[in-house]
Amino acid sequence: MISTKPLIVGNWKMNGLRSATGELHKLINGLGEQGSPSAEVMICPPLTLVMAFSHIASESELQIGAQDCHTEISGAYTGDVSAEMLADAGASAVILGHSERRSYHGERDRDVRDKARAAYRAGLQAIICVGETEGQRRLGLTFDVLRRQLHGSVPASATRRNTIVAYEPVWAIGTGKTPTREEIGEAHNFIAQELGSVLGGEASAGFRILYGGSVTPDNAAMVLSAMDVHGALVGGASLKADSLLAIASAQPQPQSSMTSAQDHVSP
Ligand SMILES: O=C(CO)COP(=O)(O)O
Repeated sequence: MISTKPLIVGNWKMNGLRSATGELHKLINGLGEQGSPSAEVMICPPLTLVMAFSHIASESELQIGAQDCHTEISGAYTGDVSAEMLADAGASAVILGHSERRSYHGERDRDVRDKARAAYRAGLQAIICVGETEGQRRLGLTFDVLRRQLHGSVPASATRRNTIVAYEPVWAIGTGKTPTREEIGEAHNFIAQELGSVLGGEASAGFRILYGGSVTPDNAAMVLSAMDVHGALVGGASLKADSLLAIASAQPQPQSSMTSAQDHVSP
């Protein structure tokens, strides 16, 4: 199915006990009340909630994803979870290469790429995160970093059906700081072009590129109206149904320099 709607993904990170199920019901009801919601919505809860949330969301439009996976199908990897297990638990996508995984778990670009291949093998969409640190931006290295991460992390077999790219400047995550609309647009346009060089022009057309980093109901319309932005990856503001619903119903502000909406493929 082809969709031109933005995709709003809530990354709950390491937050949420079973008692958070109430927020999930609120979210599903809120989306239902919107009739035809203006965005697609996905929640990526901690692993302990993936199966329960998938079950609850199964009759709704809400999609459920996970936050990481191992590269192997099964084996002696204590504490790890395979992409097949996530799919078995009802997930349809998995976030990979988040900056918190890259910095706290030492994940390298090639690890992210191998995990993305594992996600494809299990039939999951990979949401591959890239983004520069504050220091790298200050040194003018943003595009170099994005180029290196895209070439290293995105498998050659990536397609617009199995992969979503998320631009998350590390300095904007959880800080309340966001780039300007122009800076977001520049980075997204660069990513769109660079995917052409990673995958070839034809294969890279129509890729969804999400923006992440301090997205709130107050700035969502600005973020969603930046060039080549096809949705948002939301951390803190996704934990409350009301604020995620407000982000999902934000109307992009019109601007003359906006690119026309491309066709995007739903999972
Ligand atoms: O890391 C993020 C989403 O993956 C962004 O987190 P915040 O929205 O809390 O800044």
